[in-house]
Amino acid sequence: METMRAQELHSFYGKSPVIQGVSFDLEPGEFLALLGRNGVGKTTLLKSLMGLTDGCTGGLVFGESNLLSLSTSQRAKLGIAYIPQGREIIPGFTVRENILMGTFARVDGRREIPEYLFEMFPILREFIGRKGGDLSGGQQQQLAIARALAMDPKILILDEPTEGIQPNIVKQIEEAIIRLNRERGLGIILVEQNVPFARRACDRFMVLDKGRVVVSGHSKDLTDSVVEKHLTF
Ligand SMILES: Nc1ncnc2c1ncn2[C@@H]1O[C@H](COP(=O)(O)OP(=O)(O)OP(=O)(O)O)[C@@H](O)[C@H]1O
Repeated sequence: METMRAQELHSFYGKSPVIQGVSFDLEPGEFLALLGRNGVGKTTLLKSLMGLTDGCTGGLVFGESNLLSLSTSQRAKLGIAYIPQGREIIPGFTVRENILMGTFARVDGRREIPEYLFEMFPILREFIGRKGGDLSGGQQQQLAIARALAMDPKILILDEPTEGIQPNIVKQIEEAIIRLNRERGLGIILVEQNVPFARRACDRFMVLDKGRVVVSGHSKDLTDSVVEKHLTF
């Protein structure tokens, strides 16, 4: 099992450095929550891990692999799955086709859908033949998570997975993320606005401000005063 290690990571759109020297370790099976006010660079940091910004300097390794020298799809094949904000499923593909797309990043060539995905999100079994675009927002997010899991990743990177989703599905998605971490041993990097959920779910957290880490620690260190100082508006 591999550790992901970022060292003094800088990341750019054009010439502007949005991420300005971020370092962290994600041990195998660890849950890291990434917090911060709007516009501080959380999404940009996640994109940097996948090679989706204009450029990145510093160090970023996963086990023995230097991620900065690899393309996005090569990173995915190492077992790093990314679920962007806004759940980009393919609306004209069925639920089955959307999930199967995830299997194309599998290195073992298997193209079947793991059964546990349907146990986690039973609605996807029920709607297996429906077009992704006909699902509700929350169901589409479940589909996006299922598609990422179909590649059998080691790390799941999620960008505000419950934003704008109906409350009854939020709970299911939160529980699924916790179970993936605790029962299936997936490493998780989660951008989250919901502090109580982050506290409950994460092993460690980092708060970003203007592209830098301003506080980090274990979940118990995510105190009300940290929230007050760095996360309230
Ligand atoms: N594609 C882009 N090109 C240029 N600048 C960008 C791009 N995307 C984001 N930025 C800028 O980078 C900074 C960080 O944005 P980012 O989306 O990473 O923040 P965030 O913390 O994820 O915010 P939010 O919580 O609003 O999603 C902002 O100043 C934003 O304007």
